[in-house]
Amino acid sequence: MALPEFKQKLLSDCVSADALKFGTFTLKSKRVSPYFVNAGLFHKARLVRSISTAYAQTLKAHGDSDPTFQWDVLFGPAYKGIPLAAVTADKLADLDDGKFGDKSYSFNRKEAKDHGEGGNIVGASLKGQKVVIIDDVITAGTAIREAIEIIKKEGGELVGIIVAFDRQEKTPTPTDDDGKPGPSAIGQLRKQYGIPVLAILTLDDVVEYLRGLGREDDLKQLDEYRAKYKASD
Ligand SMILES: O=P(O)(O)OC[C@H]1O[C@H](OP(=O)(O)OP(=O)(O)O)[C@H](O)[C@@H]1O
Ligand SMILES: O=C(O)c1cc(=O)[nH]c(=O)[nH]1
Repeated sequence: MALPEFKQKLLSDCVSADALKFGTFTLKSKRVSPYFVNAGLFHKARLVRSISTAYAQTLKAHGDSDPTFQWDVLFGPAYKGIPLAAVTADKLADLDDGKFGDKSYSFNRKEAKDHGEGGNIVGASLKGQKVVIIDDVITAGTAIREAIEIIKKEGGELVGIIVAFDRQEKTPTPTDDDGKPGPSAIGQLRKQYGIPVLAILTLDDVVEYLRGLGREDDLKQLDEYRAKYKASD
């Protein structure tokens, strides 16, 4: 099935910016991957615009399809979540100021500040607020679970998660290269919290994109990786 044009464009922009790269990469979980999404390279203004538009439209579309999905604050975990939260809030207000103009964003400091205003949260307070986490990628779910703990500690209510990329792979464990599919971190989060976990792009999209370009070598590496670490959900 051909990819929708916006996904094709986003993928080709990410590849041109090296924000989606093929090679050999060690992940935070220590798993070795033949590709890597580096949101730190989403820095060119044009790419920032297309990424923030994609996040904003994905969030808006979910709210349009499920009116019970109500939220107050976009929370971007440090570091890479921070600019994503800010630019997506801006883009949402552009899309529909009436609906999103009073939404807020906030983020955590990785180290607590003990002078001036102090504290760990910058931006909107999370207390009593319905919070959506915005981040780049979930693999093992460690970073997201840390963010969930922060939200709980600050008195917020987690109502959703949005990421740029769903790697569609099983949660890393010490014996995870047995070739048997297992639950993904995203699937486990959906089940545990009963919340939507939205993703703009998935590994399936990347495979489709590479197929369109006839990049057989990269496809072979991705197939081997998937055979080892495929998610069951
Ligand atoms: O699901 P996980 O296995 O936790 O891995 C994915 C997370 O790891 C990376 O961030 P990192 O924690 O390195 O922080 P950074 O944003 O400061 O780069 C990445 O940006 C994801 O947020
Ligand atoms: O699992 C990770 O650490 C990870 C994967 C990925 O594709 N991009 C990233 O920034 N981190």
